[in-house]
Amino acid sequence: MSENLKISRSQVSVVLNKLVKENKLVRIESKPFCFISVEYLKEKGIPFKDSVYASLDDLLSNKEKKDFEKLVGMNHSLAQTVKQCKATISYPPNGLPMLLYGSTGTGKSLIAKLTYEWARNQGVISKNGQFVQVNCSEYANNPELLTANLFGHVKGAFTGAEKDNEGLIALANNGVLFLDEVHELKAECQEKLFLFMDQGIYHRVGDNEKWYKSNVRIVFATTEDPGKVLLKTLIRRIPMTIMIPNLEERGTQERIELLYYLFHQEEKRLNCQIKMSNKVYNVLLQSKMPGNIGQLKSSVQSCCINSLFDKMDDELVIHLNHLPQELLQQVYKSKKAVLDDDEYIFIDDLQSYYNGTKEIIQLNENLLESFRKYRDEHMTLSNFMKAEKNYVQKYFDNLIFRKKESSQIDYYNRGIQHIFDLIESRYGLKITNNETLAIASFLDEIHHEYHDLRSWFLKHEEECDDLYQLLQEEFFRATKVSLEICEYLKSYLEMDMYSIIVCVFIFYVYNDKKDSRLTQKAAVILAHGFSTASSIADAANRFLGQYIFDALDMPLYVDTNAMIEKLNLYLDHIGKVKELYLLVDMGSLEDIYKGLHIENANIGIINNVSTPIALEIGNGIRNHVEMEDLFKNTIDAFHVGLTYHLEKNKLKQPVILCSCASGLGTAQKLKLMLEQSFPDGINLDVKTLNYSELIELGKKNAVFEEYDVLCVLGTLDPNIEDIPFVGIEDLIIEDTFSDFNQYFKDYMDEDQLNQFDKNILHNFSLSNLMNTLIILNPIKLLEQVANALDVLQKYLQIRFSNRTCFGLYVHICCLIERLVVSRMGEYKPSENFLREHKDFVEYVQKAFTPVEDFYGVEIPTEEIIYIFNYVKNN
Ligand SMILES: Nc1ncnc2c1ncn2[C@@H]1O[C@H](COP(=O)(O)OP(=O)(O)OP(=O)(O)O)[C@@H](O)[C@H]1O
Repeated sequence: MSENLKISRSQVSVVLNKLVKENKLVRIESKPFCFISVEYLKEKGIPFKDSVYASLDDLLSNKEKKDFEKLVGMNHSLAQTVKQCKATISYPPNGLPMLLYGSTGTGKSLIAKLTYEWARNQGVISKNGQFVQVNCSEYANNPELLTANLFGHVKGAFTGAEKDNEGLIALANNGVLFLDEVHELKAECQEKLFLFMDQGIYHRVGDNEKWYKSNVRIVFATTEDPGKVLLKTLIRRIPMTIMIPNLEERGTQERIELLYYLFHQEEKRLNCQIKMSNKVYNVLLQSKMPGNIGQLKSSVQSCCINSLFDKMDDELVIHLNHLPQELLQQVYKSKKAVLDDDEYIFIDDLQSYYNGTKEIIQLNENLLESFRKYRDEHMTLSNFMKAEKNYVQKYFDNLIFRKKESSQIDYYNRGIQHIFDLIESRYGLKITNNETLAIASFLDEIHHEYHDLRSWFLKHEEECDDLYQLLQEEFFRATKVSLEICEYLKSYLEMDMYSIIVCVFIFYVYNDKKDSRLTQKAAVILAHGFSTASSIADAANRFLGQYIFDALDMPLYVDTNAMIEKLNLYLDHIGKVKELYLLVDMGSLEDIYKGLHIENANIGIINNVSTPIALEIGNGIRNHVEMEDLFKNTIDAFHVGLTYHLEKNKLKQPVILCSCASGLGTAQKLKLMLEQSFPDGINLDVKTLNYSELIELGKKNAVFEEYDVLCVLGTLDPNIEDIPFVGIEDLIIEDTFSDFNQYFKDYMDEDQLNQFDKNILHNFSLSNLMNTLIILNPIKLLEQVANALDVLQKYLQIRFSNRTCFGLYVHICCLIERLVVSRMGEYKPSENFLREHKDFVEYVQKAFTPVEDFYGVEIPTEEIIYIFNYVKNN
């Protein structure tokens, strides 16, 4: 609507809500809000009482919120509380006594009242049963009066008892008696209460003859630790103690919902719309409130009262100066800037804040979304991992950024410090203090959003499990570490670790750089004894500061076959590796090797493993020492009793695959050009493949079985899973050339890569010229032009990009041939250009003099202008 009217959303909101106040519209608060004209409802004969309804269904059934529906948090932080209250009050036959225990202002009285309303609405207690509330602290100095008020008294029982009084217990017959601040109940009164709780009978004060009966359900409440302040005999009679959480523990979203609820009450009461400055909103949202919801409520009311004096029209605008003193003081103490801002939040808009998808759910949604793309083959594994890692990293960064202060987070933080110390010593995985804080906040989010998280998980369980399965298969190490973290967290925090949470940790722990190196190499220690292998691996990983070794502990008396079986199981788990280092304590190395199910990998096995040997090998792995050298060095260093067995023949040879949609001929030319471009001493294999075959059979083509295909080079991307594609044009564009370069990093050093780059450019230009030049020898001409351009670059003191070089090579070579053939030279020199770019013209002429002399031509000024423009766009 705001778009159509070309006015802001908040202006529209003001007008619509004004019409609601004037009883011209009814507001439906489902998302998005909608407004229905009162006239229309009347015309259609739809009955309605209120001006605001939670949903259309509520309007049509004319439904008001009843009992627990009025409790903010009933489906979240208070879900368990509500469940316990319902079960206790309705426990057959007459309910059970219950004790609500929580700090001041947490909502104990409200919950007691709503429990009563619920029981009445459900028919658990009869319609005539009343809710009778007694605050015991009001009688702290006069316990006799409390006893008399509770149990009733007869006329003349004490001074001032001018007539009989039946007492509150009688009044609460068939209903609920709520005894607030029960720790103030004095011993004499308690005795009488015990008898009543046990047998349902009592005497009125002043009459010890007559017994009275009443059928009452009792709800107690206290702010003090029941174990410390209540008599054991009383505690024994209360089978259910229900903890009510502090405001701090209810999560941000619920606090926003409370703010909406409390302000909305004031809007109704004052019959006007309320908005508050962003600063006020933040103070109300973040300030410490020892008085909990009670304090939040009184703060909201104070704000409204204070701002009433400044009210100009139908709107109440709340600024920092309207806040109650104690909150303002917190703002000043925090030493942050306290200027108010002019961004406002309308109370109605708060709903979208707490109704919006919670961040942790959004994160999970994003993770599954990318997983689906990967599963439906719209994404490669590495891009999928990048995307997932990015989501998780952003989420955690955000948690650190929004760092909340809460005792719960402190508690988690302290606990997990210890867990991550353990993880560091086992896997060499370093987690910084900031990161543990983010993880603590993450656990806090899980705790607060537990109910939503749980229902989300149950809805997506199968997909989450599939995602987990994939990660377990592809990223064995990250999974192993994450599983261990989750195991510790589970036993420490008694939290359910759903598979999606394990996945979040896997993405968090997964380090593409470290893991890609590690996934290429696996190192495992296998030894007999309860934890011999684990101890050696732990010690070596710790000293090396990196997770290098896995460990397989074997029972003392098992033979080589059992060892092999366990190893194969492990190998199935770790997925593809290019090098496997096996450190064993005993057994025939030949036999072990023969039994292994592993293909396409170099395998090295060494015996008599000990911590120093593991350190030596681990250090070599870390520093990329070649496998054979590493084993030789280790034997040299340790001499005694060490032997090794090496199998190198199973490694696939690397190859570059040329395949062009334009035909095999182009692919063959490409192959030749590539081979000619390799610097001296580099003999990488280049193969060609028919494009249609490549598309049709994909990964099933024999070439993938036989070779390790580094990339496909061609004209059109055949989209082969996990195999990168490089387009021909990328070879001559400097930016993308570096992408191509990366596939050769393991085979060429930096100088060779630079040479390769130059050769590619030269050979591509040449191949283009071969097809274009008719008379001149392209090889010779290109060499001369390339030299001239080198000289020109020196004169100009700039370096041309590959693309500029390529363009100029081709253009100038063709120009020279044109000049040679036509020998026209009829160009008109441009005087202006000659004047303004005297230097440039001179440089070109000087650089190209050898070429001009050789072919007997003169490059015309117009062409120099062309070169000038070309270089200008370099
Ligand atoms: N979950 C909630 N949703 C809506 N309003 C709430 C909620 N919890 C508390 N309130 C409101 O906050 C105020 C304080 O709550 P209440 O008096 O029930 O707390 P209490 O724990 O009984 O406090 P005290 O121990 O000081 O008596 C009340 O006005 C109550 O209506």
